[in-house]
Amino acid sequence: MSRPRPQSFQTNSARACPDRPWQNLPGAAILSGMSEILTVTVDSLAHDGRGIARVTTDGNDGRGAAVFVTGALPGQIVRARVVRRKTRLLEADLLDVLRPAADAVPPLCPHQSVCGGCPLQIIPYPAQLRWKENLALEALSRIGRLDRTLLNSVWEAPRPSPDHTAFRNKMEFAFGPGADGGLVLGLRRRGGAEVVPVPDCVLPPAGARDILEAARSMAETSGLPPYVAPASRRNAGRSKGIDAAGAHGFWRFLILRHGQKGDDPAPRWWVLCVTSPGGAAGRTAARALGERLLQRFPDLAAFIHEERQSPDPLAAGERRVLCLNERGREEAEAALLHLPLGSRLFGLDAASFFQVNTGAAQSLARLATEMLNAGGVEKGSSLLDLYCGVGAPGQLPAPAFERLMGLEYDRRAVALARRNAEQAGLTHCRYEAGDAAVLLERLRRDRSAAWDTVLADPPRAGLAPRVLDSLLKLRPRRILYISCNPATLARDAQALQTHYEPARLTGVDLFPHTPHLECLSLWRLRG
Ligand SMILES: C[S@@+](CC[C@H](N)C(=O)[O-])C[C@H]1O[C@@H](n2cnc3c(N)ncnc32)[C@H](O)[C@@H]1O
Repeated sequence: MSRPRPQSFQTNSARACPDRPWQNLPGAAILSGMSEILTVTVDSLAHDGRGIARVTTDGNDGRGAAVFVTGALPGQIVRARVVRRKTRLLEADLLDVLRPAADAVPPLCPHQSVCGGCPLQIIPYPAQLRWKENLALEALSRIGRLDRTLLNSVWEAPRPSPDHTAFRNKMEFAFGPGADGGLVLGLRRRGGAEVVPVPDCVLPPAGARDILEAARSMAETSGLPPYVAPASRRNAGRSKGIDAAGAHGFWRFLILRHGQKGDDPAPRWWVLCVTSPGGAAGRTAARALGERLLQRFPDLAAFIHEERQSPDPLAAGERRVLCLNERGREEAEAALLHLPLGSRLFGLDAASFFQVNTGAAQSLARLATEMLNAGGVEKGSSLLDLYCGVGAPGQLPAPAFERLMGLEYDRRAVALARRNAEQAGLTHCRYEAGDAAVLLERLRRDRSAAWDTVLADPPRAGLAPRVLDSLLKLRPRRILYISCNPATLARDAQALQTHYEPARLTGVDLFPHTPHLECLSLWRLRG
């Protein structure tokens, strides 16, 4: 028989702080209905960065319910409006902070209260890291069903990010409609889809601000509208160029990458502009933007224009239409930048994946190499690098292996992985372009080559079910699974445990001020 749904809730502020004045604020006691205002003490953090508070029911249930409050953080007492009610769970938006957390620190960024980019910024950095560690451990034990004692015996404290500001070599800014009918270029508002300007964002290196402001005002003079996603179109009525039928709009993203041109150590910028397909007028406007930016900023190495038809909010083009070099001439090769990893420089395309935190990526690469090379690699060993990108970090431990095969979807990245291997003299590394599931299944059926070690570094969604299935059939002796999402790592860990046991587990903080933690897990075949 299903339990009766709790009809009303009592906030925990009344229980936790009996001598505090805020317990008497309206909404602090008995609550019901959808537009409730709660006063709650936030006591933990959700994997998506929301604060979690507990409220007790005043009915028979007595076990209480969790309230997920967007914009709130552990240790705060907040007023929040309930926006969604689910079974034993409420979702709420922060209205105001009545009492800050005792250990709160001033934000590094002036946009912290509005921008969705860095929700943890007012938590001291060591405490941020502890929260993230807890979230990863909880996912591995709850979703991954890893025994707590075993988990504690293999878990190592996460490595901190060496830098807390100006650490990102890539920023994805979105265009949106401004209140005055113009263009905004910035990041998404906390808990919403609206784009807010963030000129003093502390994540990119110095110089981003000027490029952003120039790009915004130059794009605005085109008269073309910003792209507005279907769900938020009804809120964009005031923006010029968005017609009643909900035309998609043109300007979508401006992606800044910061790296080196070849081995010249002077840092340069690459601008990748993603728009909707806009016909001849759109292409002319995007080219004009590129030419003007390149004239204005001598440290800009290239401007790339790509078009995206799909309404998915992914900051990536589907079709490249233009690549201008620093002199404003068309040159496809100008999209190539270099970033350091280990003692190497890796070449990548302005649109290719590469770890965004340059300093912390070094810790990640060092750990991955150490885990793969631990105890000496047996002669004749082979390394399968799944989701290999441009060959990083797989090429760093590669010299210890007799063969390496990298599989990657992005054809441009595969061409660059080959080139990176060639430039490092790694003649035993091969790369194939395509879906990892299809290519891995083919490799598994090919009995002429055995693979004893696998490095898997999938996107946030984790290993595709077919990849996991093939891996379990392939049965390599060791699997190093690198993951940017502890929840999907935990899901896959549960399946891996049928044949593997964890040997080492840890994290590297690639994303300070966010709840995300990059995890490394080394698995050994049982028996
Ligand atoms: C987290 S990144 C890791 C890349 C690389 N190992 C690195 O650290 O730079 C995941 C990579 O998987 C690739 N990818 C995504 N889906 C894929 C698929 N179905 N098959 C093969 N590669 C895929 C992406 O293009 C991306 O390069």
